Amino acid sequence: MAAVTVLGAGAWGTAFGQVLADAGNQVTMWAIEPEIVDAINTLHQNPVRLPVVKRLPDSMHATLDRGEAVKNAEIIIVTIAAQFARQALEEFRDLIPDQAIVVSLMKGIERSTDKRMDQVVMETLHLPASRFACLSGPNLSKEVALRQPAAAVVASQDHDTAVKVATVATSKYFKIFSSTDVIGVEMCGSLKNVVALAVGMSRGAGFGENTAAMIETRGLAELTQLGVAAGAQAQTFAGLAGVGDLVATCGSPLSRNYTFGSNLGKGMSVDQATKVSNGVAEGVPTTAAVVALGEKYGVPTPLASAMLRVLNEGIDCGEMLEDLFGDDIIDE
Ligand SMILES: NC(=O)C1=CN([C@@H]2O[C@H](COP(=O)(O)OP(=O)(O)OC[C@H]3O[C@@H](n4cnc5c(N)ncnc54)[C@H](OP(=O)(O)O)[C@@H]3O)[C@@H](O)[C@H]2O)C=CC1
Ligand SMILES: O=C(CO)COP(=O)(O)O
Repeated sequence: MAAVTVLGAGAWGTAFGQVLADAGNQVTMWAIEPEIVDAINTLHQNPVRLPVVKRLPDSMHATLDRGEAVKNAEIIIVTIAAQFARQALEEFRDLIPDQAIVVSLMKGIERSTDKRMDQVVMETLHLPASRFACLSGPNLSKEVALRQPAAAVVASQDHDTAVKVATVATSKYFKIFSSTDVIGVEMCGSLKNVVALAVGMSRGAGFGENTAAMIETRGLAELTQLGVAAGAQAQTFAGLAGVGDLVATCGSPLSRNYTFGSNLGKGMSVDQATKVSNGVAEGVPTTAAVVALGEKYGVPTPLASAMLRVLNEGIDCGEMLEDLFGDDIIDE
C-alpha cells in the first residue's frame, strides 16, 4: 500500500483515483473547485466530472490545500488539462517531497511551446527523469470507472520507477505494462487525439468503416513517423499506448475528441463544438503543436495539417479528406 495523491479531479483523475484505491492505496485527490472537494468528502461522488460512479471508495478523500495534498505522497499523479498543467504545477514546485515519483496521465502537447507533458512536468517541478513516469493506453474514463477490464503502459527512463508505479496501480481489473520509452508513450497519447478528431468528423459527416479505417491507419503512420523523429521507439506505436488507444478513442462516442470531431462533421462550428463538449478535447490545442513538431523534425503531417485547416479555416470533411492525400502517388 502507498500514499498516492492525484492532482486534478476531472473524469480521468477521479476514475484513476478509484483504480488506485481498489489496488489498496490511500488516495488523496487535489482539486481546484471547492464543490468537487466537498462532494468527494461528503457524498463520495464527483457529480460534476464522473457522475457514473455513485460511491467512490472510502479510502479516497479530497482537499483544496496543496501542501496538505502532497506532503506525505510517495506517488503524485497529474491529470490536469494539458494546457493548464504548467500553471497549476508551478504552485506545487516547492511542496513536492524529495523522493516522490510524479506520474503524468495527461495526453496533450503544450500549445505555446510545443512541449510534451514529460518536458512540462519535469521542467516545472525541477524533477529528475528517474522520478518521472507517464501512463497511457486505451482508457476511456467511464469504462474504467465501471471497473471494466482495461490495461495501460507506464514508461519511465528508470525501469525501477516504471515497475514501482505499475505495482502500486495494478488492480484486479486494471493491468499495467512497463516501458522505458517515455517519448513514445507521450507522443502516442497526445497525437492519437488529433486522429480521433478526424475519424469523429468523418463519422459525423456520415462516412462508414472504410473511411474510418483509412484515417486511423494513415494517422498511425503519421504519428509513428513523427514520434520516431522525436526520439521514440517504433514498437511503442504498435502497443497499448499506440494502436490500442487509437482503436478505443477513434471508435467510441465516450471519447471527447471523437465527439468533438463528430459534431464538426455534423456541421457545428469549432465554437459550437467547444460549447457542447463535456470535458477537455485535448486534440484541439494539440493539432497546431503537431504541425509545428512536423516542421521542426522535417516530417510531413498531412492529417494534422488538414485538421488544422478544419479548426482555423472551417473547411468541411470532404475538403479535409482531400487535403489528406494531395494529388501525388505516394509509397505506403
Ligand atoms: N477521460 C479520459 O478518458 C482520459 C483522459 N486522459 C487525459 O487526462 C487529462 C485530464 O482529462 P480528464 O480528467 O478526462 O478531463 P476533464 O475535462 O474531466 O478534467 C480536466 C481537469 O483539469 C483541471 N484543470 C483545468 N484547468 C485547471 C487549472 N488552471 N488549474 C488546475 N486544474 C485545472 C480540471 O479542474 P476543474 O474540474 O476544476 O475544472 C479537471 O480536474 C487529459 O490530458 C486527458 O487527455 C487520459 C486518459 C483517459
Ligand atoms: O484518452 C482517452 C482514452 O484512452 C480519452 O479520450 P478523450 O480525451 O477523447 O475522451
